[in-house]
Amino acid sequence: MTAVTVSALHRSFADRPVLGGIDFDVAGGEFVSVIGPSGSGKSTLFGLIAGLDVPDSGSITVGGAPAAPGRAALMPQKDLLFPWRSVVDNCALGLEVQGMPRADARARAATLFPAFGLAGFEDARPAELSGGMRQRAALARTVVQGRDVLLLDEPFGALDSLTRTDMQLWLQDVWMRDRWTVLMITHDVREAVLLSDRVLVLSPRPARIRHEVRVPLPRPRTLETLTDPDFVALERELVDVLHANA
Ligand SMILES: Nc1ncnc2c1ncn2[C@@H]1O[C@H](COP(=O)(O)OP(=O)(O)OP(=O)(O)O)[C@@H](O)[C@H]1O
Repeated sequence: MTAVTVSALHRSFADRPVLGGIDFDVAGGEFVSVIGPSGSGKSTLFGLIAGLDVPDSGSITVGGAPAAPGRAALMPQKDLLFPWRSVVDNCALGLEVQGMPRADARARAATLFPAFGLAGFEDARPAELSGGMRQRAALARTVVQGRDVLLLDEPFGALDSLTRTDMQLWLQDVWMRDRWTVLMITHDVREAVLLSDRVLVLSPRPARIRHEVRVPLPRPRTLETLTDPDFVALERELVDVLHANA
């Protein structure tokens, strides 16, 4: 089953062509990362798939229907937790916006807290959370919407490397349990290879897919995977392609 189809996608802003003809498919339950030079249009691509922006030409389907708000859940680059709302109220926000009564939305959001390492922090304010917990809360807010497709825009970009590795392994665990379809933007080649079934490399603007790598490494991947020769070879291949872009 194909979860996302992107065909001949073009998007310009004023006179600046940003996406210059993007084509790819994502299968249901697949984990695909998107890497590419800064400013190549990765967030623009996600905004289009999320239905928050409209392409100049080309098409996108999510779950077989044209992209539209509410079909895929987007976790933006900044966690955007509201400081005055409790953590559980922040996580319930998307459901409330969709019209779910507040008590029901809170109850639904709270069910995710144990698996997301947030049990006991339901009534805390975001400022009381560590960086990793904030990102897990932002991810919980995305997941609770119950969409089949998640768009994660650099979910771990702001974290220190130790927390980041913990979060990557944790994300793999919850993903293996729930098997959402995930598209993830990252600048971190190691993160892309560790988590993904497939990695797409964008060219500089106007972006096209210039390279694609399948990651056939067994799961669950662990810290040992990072030094596996097959892992290192894939990482090297992607670094070479990215540098050839420059
Ligand atoms: N709404 C907009 N109006 C005008 N220009 C825009 C708009 N959105 C994005 N752009 C431009 O499109 C280009 C691509 O931006 P985008 O944020 O998609 O890149 P990116 O690959 O996600 O970058 P980064 O890796 O640095 O986050 C940039 O030059 C940006 O200025």
